[in-house]
Amino acid sequence: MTRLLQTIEPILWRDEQLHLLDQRVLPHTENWLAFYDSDAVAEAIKLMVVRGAPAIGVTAAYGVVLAAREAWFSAGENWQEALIPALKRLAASRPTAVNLFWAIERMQQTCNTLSKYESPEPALLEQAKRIHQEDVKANRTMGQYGADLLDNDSIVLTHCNAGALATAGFGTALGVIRQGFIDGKIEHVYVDETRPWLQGSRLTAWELMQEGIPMTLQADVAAGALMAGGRLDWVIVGADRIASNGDTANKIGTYSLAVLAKYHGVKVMVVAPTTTIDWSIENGSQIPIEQRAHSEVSEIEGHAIAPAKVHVSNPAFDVTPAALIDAIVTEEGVVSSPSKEKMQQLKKEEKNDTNSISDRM
Ligand SMILES: CSC[C@H]1O[C@H](OP(=O)(O)O)[C@H](O)[C@@H]1O
Repeated sequence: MTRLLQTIEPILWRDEQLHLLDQRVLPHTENWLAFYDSDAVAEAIKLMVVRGAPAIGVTAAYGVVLAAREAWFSAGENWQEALIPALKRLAASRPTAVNLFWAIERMQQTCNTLSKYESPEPALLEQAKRIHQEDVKANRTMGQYGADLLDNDSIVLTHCNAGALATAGFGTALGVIRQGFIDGKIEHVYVDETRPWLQGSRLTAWELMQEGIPMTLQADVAAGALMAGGRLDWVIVGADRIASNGDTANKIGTYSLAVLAKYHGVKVMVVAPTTTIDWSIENGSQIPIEQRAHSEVSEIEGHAIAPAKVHVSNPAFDVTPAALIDAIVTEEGVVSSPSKEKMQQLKKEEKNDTNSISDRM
């Protein structure tokens, strides 16, 4: 049973470099890539070498460490000004996961406390490692909070990958499923393949099978029939950005699942650290939705499956209204039937800037 507590960690800082497990080639190849250049880290986030809102935030924090090293070597006491362009390039890597912007802003706040006459790297590395450790701690806390909501013999469905691979370890939605399994509450997990990037079939299936958690992989379009024909207790998913009223952006297809769940009396649980909440936006309509490459839909592993020059739409996320969510689980506690008023219980401190955090980058 201890195996379940030693989960995958896709992000490592070692030998003064950032090491990322390349999630583009999982599950058949486990390949680690080393990064000592912040622009290469920004590209790795954009290309989804690393993905998942919390993992993107932790990775960006280490990207700031590398950018500060570069700025100190190139500009000396002017490192803080020299750092800004690299921070903007990190912030431009992907638009939806607010953890990216939260992490960069927190690292910037650390920069503001540092002397211009000394290398910023040691202090910034300490802050990045703190962000890294805080994420794993939060995931284990949320895992227990979410597992406590499950009845015995629960049958659950998850979409995309909100596992150890989407975080610094243990996972958010999969953290609840892991802890639920440890607590003997999980009878079975259905895993959506999650087209077009296939995070479910390639990443979530890999994580759950490694730990012997009983699961079945299915096509995304099978979810409705599953709910209609069998017993399903919970849809459990992660999040990329949660508005202050509880509206939640998550992988495309989550909204469809929530509508089906409401129709079939299945409960919906969103699991995300409070760093995923964007207090600067009122509702989900203000969340920027990433549009990704058309080839992700029209090709599979580089092989065209659609006619040449076909017109494609490829939004990477959709927004689930708070009214369709039964519980938002965070490390600060659980909000049942979320609303603007109920979400306030999670607010740690007043946010000074009224502009959306991602607009400030
Ligand atoms: C724990 S957050 C995981 C979240 O991120 C995924 O998106 P992507 O794989 O494109 O980064 C998906 O929305 C997951 O729910």
